Amino acid sequence: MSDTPTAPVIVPDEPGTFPHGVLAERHPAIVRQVREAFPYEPAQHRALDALLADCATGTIEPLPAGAHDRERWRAWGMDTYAGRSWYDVPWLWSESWFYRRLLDAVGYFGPGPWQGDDPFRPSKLAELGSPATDEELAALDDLTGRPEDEQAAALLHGSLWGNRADLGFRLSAEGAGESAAVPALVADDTERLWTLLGTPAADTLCLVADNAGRELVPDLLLIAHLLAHGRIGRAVLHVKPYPYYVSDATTADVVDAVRRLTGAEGAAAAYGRGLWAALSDGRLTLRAHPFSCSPLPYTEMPDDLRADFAAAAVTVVKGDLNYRRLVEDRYWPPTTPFADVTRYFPGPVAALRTLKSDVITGLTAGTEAALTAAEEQRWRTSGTHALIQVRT
Ligand SMILES: O=P(O)(O)OC[C@@]1(O)O[C@H](CO)[C@@H](O)[C@@H]1O
Repeated sequence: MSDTPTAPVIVPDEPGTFPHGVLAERHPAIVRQVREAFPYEPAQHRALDALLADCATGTIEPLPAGAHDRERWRAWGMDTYAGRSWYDVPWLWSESWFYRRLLDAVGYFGPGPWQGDDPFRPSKLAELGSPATDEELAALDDLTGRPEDEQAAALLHGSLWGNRADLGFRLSAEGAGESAAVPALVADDTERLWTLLGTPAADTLCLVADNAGRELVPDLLLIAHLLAHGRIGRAVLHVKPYPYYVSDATTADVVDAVRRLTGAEGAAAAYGRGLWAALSDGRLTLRAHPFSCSPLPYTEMPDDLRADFAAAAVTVVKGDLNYRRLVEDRYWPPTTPFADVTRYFPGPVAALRTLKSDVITGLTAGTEAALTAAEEQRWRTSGTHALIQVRT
């Protein structure tokens, strides 16, 4: 990665830690939520029961010989971790494994009548149809009269704070409050990002999406704005090839979000039409690379994905999970330079993320001290702080 000394990989083995809680509490809650959202059949309930048992005490059992993605998972470390407890392998690996297993349990990978049926779709659609989304879209009417740079700044912040809208996080973060003692933004390289997205057109923006619904909508609005105002020539939106981390955006979610915009009133509909046109004429393209659901950090990305990112003026990486994958999921000292841990990345890269897990880099010593004095270590996971970090 660089000359930066490395740090321990996060493993969910210690009760009382955030990663352990995700496996022991959040995953069973997700299974319950999915079960309640669908009239699943007996075989699916049995498979979900088996998954719940695995969540508690299970070991990693290799995918069966016929599994469509068995070779892929072998390349991603399945043989290395087979026979080990879910709690004794890298947290990132264990979580991705959980979502792979959950989709299997509900028949997502088929063959059969439930093939391709997203178990998280009801909650994603509820969010897209919520009054909160209506309000956010109505606010666009006031924005359109403002100077372009103000619009761009507002849409960037909409995209950043949209990352709080993570449905898995909401299952376990009730009651997280704002803290006035330290700034909401713990690192802010906004100006450097605008330099990369400036005029004349910066050609290609890659945006690695995170959540659907109330995060994806502002991501799309930002893309629409940058295209419409010539700040970029084209955009490549990376989504997940299958449902993942509860609310992560897939192609179907992009379509739902664009339809939501075109079906809205006022300025929102104009953004929607702009996106529809950009998809139709190739200025906005979608990518659903298998690696986007892999249990590995971006340091291990395959060559074709590397080439995509290398061709972009900047790659904007959204959200907490993508941040973990970008800087590797390690207990870095918080003042470890962001530029050092992302040096391997094949082009300029920006992270837009609200803080929802322990991993953090690029803080000043003063910011870290202020955060810890005000909140002990809660600032790492509460979702009340955010960052914009750029490596050019
Ligand atoms: O990537 P996102 O949506 O911002 O956050 C995903 C998340 O909720 O899931 C992980 C725990 O499962 C954490 O990294 C993070 O809190």
